Amino acid sequence: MGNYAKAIHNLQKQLMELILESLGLNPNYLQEEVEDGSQVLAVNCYPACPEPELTLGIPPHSDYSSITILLQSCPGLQLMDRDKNWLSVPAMEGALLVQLGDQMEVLSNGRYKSVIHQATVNSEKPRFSIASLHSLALDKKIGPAPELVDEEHPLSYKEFSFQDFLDYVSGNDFISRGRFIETLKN
Ligand SMILES: O=C(O)CCC(=O)C(=O)O
Ligand SMILES: [Fe+2]
Repeated sequence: MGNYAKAIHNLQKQLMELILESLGLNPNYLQEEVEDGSQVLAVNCYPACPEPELTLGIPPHSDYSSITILLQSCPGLQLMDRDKNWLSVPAMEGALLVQLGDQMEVLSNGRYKSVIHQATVNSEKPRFSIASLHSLALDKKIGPAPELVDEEHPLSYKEFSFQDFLDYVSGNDFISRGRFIETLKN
């Protein structure tokens, strides 16, 4: 698992450079913060369920991360499209899925959206997934890149840190309060 975490960390550095470049930013934007940022590896196990249509493995959410790199053992991950339909992501052996999270939506001033996703369960076999969530350091605040704010694209989000997100979800009623990113919109 240690080698996997390291390899994925290197991959996320390269992906972040490409994503930043695609936004017209310097690929080295926030380089140190990306290199020394936080990596949370979530290993999810969803037991087989006799009545899978009655439940979900993980309810709909978006990740707080900049990017999440995910490996799934069998189908189950679903993404919400613009029309709010759920799309199932096929499982391909060894394939890594890259999802953008809340930090990227904020950094890009809304050019890129944090993907809403959920995990279903099935009646045949347990499902495993490994989600590697990459974000800046715990206390590092991130706001829209100044280069991406202009008259046509006004500042659309308040800055936040990973710690701010943790404070938000530590309340018991956070599910009823909705997605954290909604609280950041101007
Ligand atoms: O199991 C999955 O496919 C999704 C896991 C997930 O969304 C998460 O750990 O944040
Ligand atoms: Fe997730």
